[in-house]
Amino acid sequence: MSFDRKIKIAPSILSADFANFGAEIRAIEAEGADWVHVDVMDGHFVPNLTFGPMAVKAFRPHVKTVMDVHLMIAPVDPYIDAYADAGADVLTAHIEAGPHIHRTLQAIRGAGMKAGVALNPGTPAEAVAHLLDLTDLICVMTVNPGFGGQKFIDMTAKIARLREMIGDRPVHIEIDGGVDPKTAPLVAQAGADVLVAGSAVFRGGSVDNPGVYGQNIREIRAAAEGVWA
Ligand SMILES: O=C(CO)[C@@H](O)[C@H](O)COP(=O)(O)O
Repeated sequence: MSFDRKIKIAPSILSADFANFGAEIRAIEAEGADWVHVDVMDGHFVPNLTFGPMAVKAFRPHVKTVMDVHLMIAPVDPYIDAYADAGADVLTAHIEAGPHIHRTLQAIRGAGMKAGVALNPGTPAEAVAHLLDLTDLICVMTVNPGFGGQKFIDMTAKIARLREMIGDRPVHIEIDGGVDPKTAPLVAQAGADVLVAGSAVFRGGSVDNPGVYGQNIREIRAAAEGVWA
């Protein structure tokens, strides 16, 4: 997985057909997804439950791009090896999941994955000041985590501050929650390069009508890239 700061669209399969993950993943990749975003929720750290490492391992053969696994679970450390074994390329833990995020990020890298740290809307950019050399990705939540389809919360000042703090380090800024063609330019302008989008990608399409996914992905990408035009 090489590093670049081009805009990457990462559809969240939380908005896919849960009876048809393999076909959904193949469809979004064929339609232009750069990464595949997998939301793991435990019904404890967040008030919703999705899938665990066995399901993520079953997704792996279908993902030809980058499998970006976002853990909304606490604790994280007992499960790091299971997600490495499941084939995650990027594994992101929440700073709020505690208790020792520094150790968690070291363990994720130690298990051979890229390490991500996620920040809830209420957590300031400065919380990652001492983690910048241990992380490959900072995920800025623009909704309170747990559900797809929520309204975007403006975190552009936090994104800009993080971009400044990151400097020349090869660290992605990922945005998660309420990303669509209207909000994508705001976060791209502020310095984000990975845009997670669930409802805005899957809305209106299906594996039988995947062209809609392609159209939705192209609209988000064009809106984000438009800020540099
Ligand atoms: O992690 C989460 C929610 O907790 C996200 O990945 C959402 O799944 C994004 O969904 P949309 O806001 O794009 O519908």
